[in-house]
Amino acid sequence: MTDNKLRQRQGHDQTVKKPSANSNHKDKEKNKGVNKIAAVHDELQQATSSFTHRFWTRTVVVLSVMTVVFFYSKNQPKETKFALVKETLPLRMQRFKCSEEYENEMQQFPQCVPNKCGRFVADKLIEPKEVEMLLHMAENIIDLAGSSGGASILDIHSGALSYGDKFLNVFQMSKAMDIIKPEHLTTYNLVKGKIKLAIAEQFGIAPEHLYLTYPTFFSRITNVTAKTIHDEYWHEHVDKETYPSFHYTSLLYLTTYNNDFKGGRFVFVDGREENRTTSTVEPKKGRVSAFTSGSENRHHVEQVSEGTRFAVTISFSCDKKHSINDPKLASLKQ
Ligand SMILES: O=C(O)CCC(=O)C(=O)O
Ligand SMILES: [Fe+2]
Repeated sequence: MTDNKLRQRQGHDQTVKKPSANSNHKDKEKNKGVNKIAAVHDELQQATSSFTHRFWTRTVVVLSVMTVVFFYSKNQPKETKFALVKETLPLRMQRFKCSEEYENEMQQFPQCVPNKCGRFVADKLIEPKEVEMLLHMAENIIDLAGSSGGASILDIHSGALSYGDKFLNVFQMSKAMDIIKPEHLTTYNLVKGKIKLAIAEQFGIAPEHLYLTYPTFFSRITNVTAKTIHDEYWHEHVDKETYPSFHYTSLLYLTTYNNDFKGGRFVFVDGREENRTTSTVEPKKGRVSAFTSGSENRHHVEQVSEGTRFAVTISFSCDKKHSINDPKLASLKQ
């Protein structure tokens, strides 16, 4: 018998050999060990699968939140603040390219049409006592009449004063004529003059080529529901589209956002659709905001939710044929 065959025989003999008590105990121990390993293995497998489950659940939740935030922020207009109430700005100016609608007029009014457009805010141009004088006059006169909706105007050039859903002629109201004093008009003309000079300086044009134009008016805005289209001041618009004679628009604020009224901020809208961004001016007593009137300065006013907002819109044209005269007490007392 070869060695190999002999070993096979011996091996076979071993397997058929009856187990002794000692080897039985050893087997039990071995089985226990195997069972323990299997239990640890099971535990490990369970832990791994619950870790994997948690990992994927969290990943899905995080990704969903990120997707929602991404699309939400993508659809939200980016909002910047051009002038806050808490700021006192001697001058904040932003210049940019003009829109195309000026091109024809460039030839017609070369000394006045802007070649660089923009917007600025100036908080120190008008004196507080000048603001108080104009506010006092506007409040008292508009109180005599006023729109039945939320927006009333007083134009002391044409005489138009909102009344219900129509307009009255302020020149024919003796009570209004008693309110307007020479110093009101002196202040009004002085204020307009300062604003005109600031516009001329900032846009690099000679002031004598700039003409006050229609409509130039006081406005009073409250949260009363609009009754006619004249009360709907909040629509996004381009001043030059509403009034083609406009080249420069300015606003003098007579009351302060969050102090005298809530809502009512002025909002420039830059870019369209997904590129839309906004730049907000918070009205503040004595603050002048001025800008070129084309589509480079599309804007709207937020709806006033509380209180009363007073402002003066002062408009300028490069075209002399659209100029209006300063109001004079003599003409008012017709
Ligand atoms: O009152 C304002 O702030 C702006 C009003 C306006 O957009 C306008 O008169 O064209
Ligand atoms: Fe406007």
